[in-house]
Amino acid sequence: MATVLDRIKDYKLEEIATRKAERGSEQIESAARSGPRVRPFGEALRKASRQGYGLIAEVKKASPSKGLIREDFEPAALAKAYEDGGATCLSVLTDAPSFQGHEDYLVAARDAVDLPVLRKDFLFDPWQVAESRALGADCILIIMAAVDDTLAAELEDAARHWGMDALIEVHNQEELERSASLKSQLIGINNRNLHTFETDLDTTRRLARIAEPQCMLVSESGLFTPNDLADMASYGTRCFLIGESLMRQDDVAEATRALLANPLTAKATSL
Ligand SMILES: O=C(O)c1ccccc1NCC(=O)[C@H](O)[C@H](O)COP(=O)(O)O
Repeated sequence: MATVLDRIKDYKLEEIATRKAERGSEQIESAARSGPRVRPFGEALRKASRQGYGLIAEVKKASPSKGLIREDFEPAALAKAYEDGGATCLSVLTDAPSFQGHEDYLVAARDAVDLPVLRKDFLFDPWQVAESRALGADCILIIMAAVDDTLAAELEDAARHWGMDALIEVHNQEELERSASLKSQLIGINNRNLHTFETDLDTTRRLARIAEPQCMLVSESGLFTPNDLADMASYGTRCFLIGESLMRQDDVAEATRALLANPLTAKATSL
């Protein structure tokens, strides 16, 4: 059965072809070389999760599952609110057709803060990795459900070439096992089912048990309360990628602070 990723891949391949025709490899690589200095993404999460929780706070206007999430959408102000609230890193959606994102949002959000930034988009070509670096991204996302092993390795190599980190996203055991062939130990366990869009925290509970102990795990999607975070932390997952629940708050800084209060520190991941 086709998933939302199949539909996204179709339009992304067209988008990539158009962009590459406008800016060839030489041009995009020259822009990447002139990008701002890389901020250490994985290292920031590692440090934060030693002392409490590592939070990747997502600047997310809309989504395929929820439609419009936040009307009053100012990426720079939201980034600042996340930083003030104690977020470790930012994730900024740049995909327009499904998430109403934009590359300018990443640039504006990153310029407003000192936090490392993940470009949250659907990558199918190393050209997009150079494009991400040119925008200022410090980390890219590799979605194992969307790419084969060869492409995953190419995207990761490109990220390493540009000095960036790669967050490897998995939804099930098969994808987690495939991720072991990559070098990155930053593994995002996405709780969202790509067929139904439902989120189930059991996904993190199941996969955290069988992940390689050296991996740093990030539980993604469907996290709303301090209890959710404590629950995930009790399975050794002390980093989180959170969008919707924070984006729906009037006071984003205060909501971020409240979510991160009283971290469960008893069962640390091996880092
Ligand atoms: O958010 C969606 O509806 C979605 C649908 C299909 C593919 C990906 C999708 N989201 C990307 C994400 O991974 C989330 O934005 C991220 O994990 C934060 O999730 P949440 O806290 O539930 O907004």
